[in-house]
This record gives sequence, structure tokens and C-alpha cells, in this order.
Amino acid sequence: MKRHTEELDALKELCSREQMALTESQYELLAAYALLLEQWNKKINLISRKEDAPVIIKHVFHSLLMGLFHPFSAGEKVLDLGTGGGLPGIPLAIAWPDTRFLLVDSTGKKIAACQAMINELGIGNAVALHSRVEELKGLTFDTVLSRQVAQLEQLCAYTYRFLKPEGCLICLKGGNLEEEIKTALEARHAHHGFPSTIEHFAISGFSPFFAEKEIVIARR
Ligand SMILES: C[S@@+](CC[C@H](N)C(=O)[O-])C[C@H]1O[C@@H](n2cnc3c(N)ncnc32)[C@H](O)[C@@H]1O
Repeated sequence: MKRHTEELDALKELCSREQMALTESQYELLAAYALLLEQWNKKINLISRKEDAPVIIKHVFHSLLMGLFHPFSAGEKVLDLGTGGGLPGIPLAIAWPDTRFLLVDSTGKKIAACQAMINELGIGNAVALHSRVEELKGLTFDTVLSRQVAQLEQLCAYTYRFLKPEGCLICLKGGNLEEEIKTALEARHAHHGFPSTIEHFAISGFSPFFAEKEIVIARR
């Protein structure tokens, strides 16, 4: 209980420093999700088991940072590609309750865990779907999100056919991205010209846990 309170306080401090306007009940839901994620992670492998940082910071706050670079809008349709245990989709769905999130993963037991957490937390704007992203048919999205799933070029290849004209792909990534970005831009002729631009932003300033991590935004 003490750990829960301390970690929740740490999250509140980080979020309010970035002027994220979250209510007390949203903070409670984010903390409850972090606890559920830890519990599920004992049964199936959803996140790293290294205890080098609190889950609520390393995974939940990390996911929320996407909203600082891309403020989501009401009715926006968002795909979380390769969501695993619901990252970044579940924290963002809690923070942006008027945006619609589809969480997709090719591993059935991860998606079952995701849907169980969504149900238990009562999140009405997120749905988990067991599918390979290549097999999604007849859907379009304003925004595609991805955290630690694949190389940028591969993500662009997955994404271009269901991204709306003004849409973008937003990724949380680590390491040196120059080569990965160059490769994705060079391959755009194979992906209907997507992306025309790629921006990337270091996020080490938000928390010491995010050294060498970046947010990458690829636009049509
Ligand atoms: C390293 S995990 C990251 C999970 C989560 N995004 C996170 O940050 O914790 C990568 C996930 O992508 C999923 N994945 C990989 N390729 C996929 C594809 N083509 N379609 C759907 N899911 C995929 C895997 O099953 C795995 O759960």
C-alpha cells in the first residue's frame, strides 16, 4: 500500500510537471492498471521482469508521453500495433477517454490479458483484438501507435494502407535511430510515399529512466 501511494505520488508529480490535466480518478485507474500489469506479468510475459524502475513510470508514464507530442482528439480512431500487455494503448485510453483505441497483438494470451484488464478497469474506449496487423481488413485509422515492436520501415509497411490522408504513425523507440529513419524514408516508394517526413524527439529530459529513448513521428 505504501509503495502504491509513493509510486502514484511520483506519477502525479511527473504528469503535473508536464501539465497533463488528469483527474484523481484517472490517476487511480493508471495506478490500478500498473498493479494489474505486474500481476499478469507473473503469469505471462508482458513486460521485462527487471525491477530497475517502477512499472508506473517505466511503462505507464512512458506511454503517456505520446500525448504531449500528439494531443489526441475526441472521436479520433487510434490503432495500437503490437500492444502486448496494453502499452501504450491502455494508459492513453485512460488519459484520453473520448478517443477510440483498438489494441492489436498477434499473441492470443497477451490480448486475453489486455481485454481482462480493460474489463476490470471499466475502460469504455478501448478494445483488444487478437490479430496479426497484416491481417486487419477494411479498417482505417487517424493515428497508429507502436512501442518496441519493429523497425520503422516495417512499421511503415504495416501502416500505410490503413492510415487516413492526414494520419501519422507515432513510435516509442530506443537507441540510435538515424539509420532506421534513413531506411524508412528510402523505402517510401514501396509504401505509397509514406512517410513523407519523420521527426524524432529525445525524451531523456522527462525522466532519468528514458535515457536514449525517443518519440518518432512519421507523417504522410
Ligand atoms: C516487444 S513486444 C512490445 C509490446 C508492447 N507494445 C510494449 O511496449 O510493452 C512486441 C509485441 O508486438 C507483437 N507483434 C509483433 N509483430 C506483430 C504483428 N505483425 N501483428 C501484431 N502484433 C505483432 C508481439 O506479439 C509482441 O506482443
